[in-house]
Amino acid sequence: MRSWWGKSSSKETKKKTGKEGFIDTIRKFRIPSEKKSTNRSGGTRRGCTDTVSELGSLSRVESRSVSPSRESKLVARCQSFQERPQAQPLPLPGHHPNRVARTESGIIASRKPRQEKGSKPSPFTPPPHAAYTRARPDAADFDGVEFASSESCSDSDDPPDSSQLSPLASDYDTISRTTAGSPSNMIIKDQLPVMKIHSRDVAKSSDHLFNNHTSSSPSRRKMLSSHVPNLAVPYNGAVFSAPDSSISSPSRSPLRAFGSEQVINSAFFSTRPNPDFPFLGSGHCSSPGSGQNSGHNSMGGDMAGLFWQPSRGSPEYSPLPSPKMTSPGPSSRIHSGAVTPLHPRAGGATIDSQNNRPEDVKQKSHRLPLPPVTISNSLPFSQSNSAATSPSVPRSPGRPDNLPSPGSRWKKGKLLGRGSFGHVYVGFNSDSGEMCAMKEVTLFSDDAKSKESAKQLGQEVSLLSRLSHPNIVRYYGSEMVDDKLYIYLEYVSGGSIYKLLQDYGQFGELAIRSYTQQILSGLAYLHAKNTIHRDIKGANILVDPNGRVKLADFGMAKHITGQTCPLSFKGSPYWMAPEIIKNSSGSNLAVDIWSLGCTVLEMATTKPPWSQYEGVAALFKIGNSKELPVIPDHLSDEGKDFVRQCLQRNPLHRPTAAQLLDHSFVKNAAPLERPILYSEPSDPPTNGGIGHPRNRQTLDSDKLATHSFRVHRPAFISSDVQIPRNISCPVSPIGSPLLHSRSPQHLNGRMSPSPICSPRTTSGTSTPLTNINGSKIPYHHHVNQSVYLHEISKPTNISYRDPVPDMFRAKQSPGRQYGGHAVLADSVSHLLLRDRVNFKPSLDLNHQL
Ligand SMILES: Nc1ncnc2c1ncn2[C@@H]1O[C@H](COP(=O)(O)OP(=O)(O)OP(=O)(O)O)[C@@H](O)[C@H]1O
Repeated sequence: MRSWWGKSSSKETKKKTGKEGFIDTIRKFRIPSEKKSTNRSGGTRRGCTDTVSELGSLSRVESRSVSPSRESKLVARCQSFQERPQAQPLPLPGHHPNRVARTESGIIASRKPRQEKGSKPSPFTPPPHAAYTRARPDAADFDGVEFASSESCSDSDDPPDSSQLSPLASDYDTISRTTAGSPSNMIIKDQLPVMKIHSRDVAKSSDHLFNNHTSSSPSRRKMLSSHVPNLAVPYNGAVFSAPDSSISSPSRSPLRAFGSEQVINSAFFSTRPNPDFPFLGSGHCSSPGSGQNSGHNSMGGDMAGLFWQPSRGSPEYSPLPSPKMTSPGPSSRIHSGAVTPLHPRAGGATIDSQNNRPEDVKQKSHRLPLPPVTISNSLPFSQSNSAATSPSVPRSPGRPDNLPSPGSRWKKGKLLGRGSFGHVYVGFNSDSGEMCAMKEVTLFSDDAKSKESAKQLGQEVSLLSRLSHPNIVRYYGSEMVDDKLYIYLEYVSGGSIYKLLQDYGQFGELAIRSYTQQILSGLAYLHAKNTIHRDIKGANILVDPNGRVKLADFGMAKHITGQTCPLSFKGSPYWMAPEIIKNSSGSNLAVDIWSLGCTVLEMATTKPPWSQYEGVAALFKIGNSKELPVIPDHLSDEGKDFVRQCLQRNPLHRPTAAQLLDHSFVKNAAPLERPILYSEPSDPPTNGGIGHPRNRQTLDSDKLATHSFRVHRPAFISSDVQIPRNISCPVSPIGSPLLHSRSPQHLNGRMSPSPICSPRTTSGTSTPLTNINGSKIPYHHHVNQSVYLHEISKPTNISYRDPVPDMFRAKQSPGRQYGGHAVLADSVSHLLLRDRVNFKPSLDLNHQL
């Protein structure tokens, strides 16, 4: 490891620039004059009672100083977890791996390679190799690959297509700059990986991230700057981290180390690398991704994520450490910015360090664009501010003492998950009673990964702060406290789609339709802003208890100014578009559409396509073969067609997100939200329930979000039902008691008690929708409100406003937004009247049937 690690010396100039840049960044942090708490020094670790921490620590400890042979053993051991029954705490019902969609078009042929029209036959055939047949692939393990090639579309010579550009593009100039030249950009071409490091961009990004910092403590600055960043410059496609270095990330799991050397050398490059298959470097996954509820398939190994883990139980449900948790999680998105929350100096004491923080340590908030929260800059950290003293903050047995986000009113609650960058906790404000999700990232000046993470987080924050859409997780604000960055996000309590799939199995088609429609809405909005998400997959899509879907994890997102610039090798392999793997240019936005198609299959089967292959083999399949993945039979024809549309190998043939919103698969999607307004079925609210306190509360909480949910609701096929939008129901894809009680069809006895069951569900537990005569209601007979839906699904024409916690809102624009029930009622009335008008024609379904 020293070989590539030491090569950084040849890039002294850049390194220096990077160091200075990063130090500049750190200078902008508000840094206490006191020395850092000593308990952040190496060796300190969380208590072993913290299940998640312990699990993470196990992984980290093992990964810290492993020799290549050791790595191999560790890898093998980790892989074996997949085969251990206890590693799969939850069943995965209804998977049909062998089901093949056989359609008239013949587009999908089970396991039968199909050559795409006009495409050249692939010269590459994945060679037989032990790596291909050894273990079951875990998609997540190589999820999140970021094998960056030439990065910035902004720098592309390709002239931007003005027709595709958003007028908002200028808003993203900064973002473009910050994303230009990832420090971890690595290119492995022609078997000779080359890594490009643009250290200045780290500083630039960091500066951008914290460009509003006002002061810093000289003493702290000195302390931080005294640690010269030892810029790691992997040369041979090695993991962009220092496995054996003292500054290597302790959070790296064995598979991280396994990443480039084991996979690239033995599994990939030991075979004949196809020149047409420019396997671009190894990103690095820093996160073991084994965090609880990460469910995000993030794992920590560079190329470690080469194995699809069919079921990684949520640790939330398992207080006992699972052996699997010591292995890289399914998300090892190999990206450039993995940061470890557990620096060697921290020794995993990211929380401990806060315990002994001097009370007079001041925190500094770092105002970022559009932070809806004003974080106190003067509040010293004190025990009184600690969540440990607050009974309102839930404690979990496996969690160390609740600790607040110092300096803010948010108190750190339970661990939600762990990603590449750090940990995500529930944040609770005991004053307002509101919650958020706190992403806690530890940054160290002497850690190359910290620089990278600063860049990526800056990118994520920059992007998120400019986005406002009901299907995109909202950004509230951020602050830097000592070496910890806290990013406050909308709390989406339902977890990710990945987690739901792991916990409950495949979704019914109605849920898939609704989720897909919402994902598309978010994507259409994003793409209208010339922003690519680049990591669309179940693990990065959160679901709230009302069934509302939120795109999350914008660490890979990128604003582009051109349409056909070179594509970075970023993403999660199983969801990765072929043009990325083949390093061909294409319509950048179309990569998200491909990933969406994969996500639809993931929702339908619990696994992404090609998960039957090991990671590298899957990459070959995706990149070089002409095969399309198997589409399960139980998906409707509309669903199959939708997937085929998304998975067209030629990106130019893929419809845009906006176009796909008109696809019948989602156009008639049933919203999962259900009314909670009905107390009596015979007494439908004539005014949309405005006067009902509960209505007001519900609608207020939704902020009348002009969300893009399709209003088509097959469960509401009744002419006497007036149903406002934005009503909640449980997220369960299969009917729940709440749904039953809220379903007007159930109440009036006309419909199935399970309004969101899928007629095509394979579980056999759902009841097809029926009309009053008991006949099944076909999809195309469901309420069609396309006119209205068109109107509300145009993301660019709508000023989206998702709920923002009141405290944020009050700080942001007192008395303006959402002010007063009168305004609220007016808005609601308007919306509901409009709804009713638009509902009217389609509510006559009884006449149609
Ligand atoms: N806003 C949120 N609300 C609820 N849970 C969240 C939220 N954001 C993240 N989480 C949880 O935390 C986990 C890790 O978050 P996230 O994936 O954003 O971190 P990350 O460091 O960006 O990870 P990676 O980049 O490796 O995917 C998620 O899998 C999810 O379970």
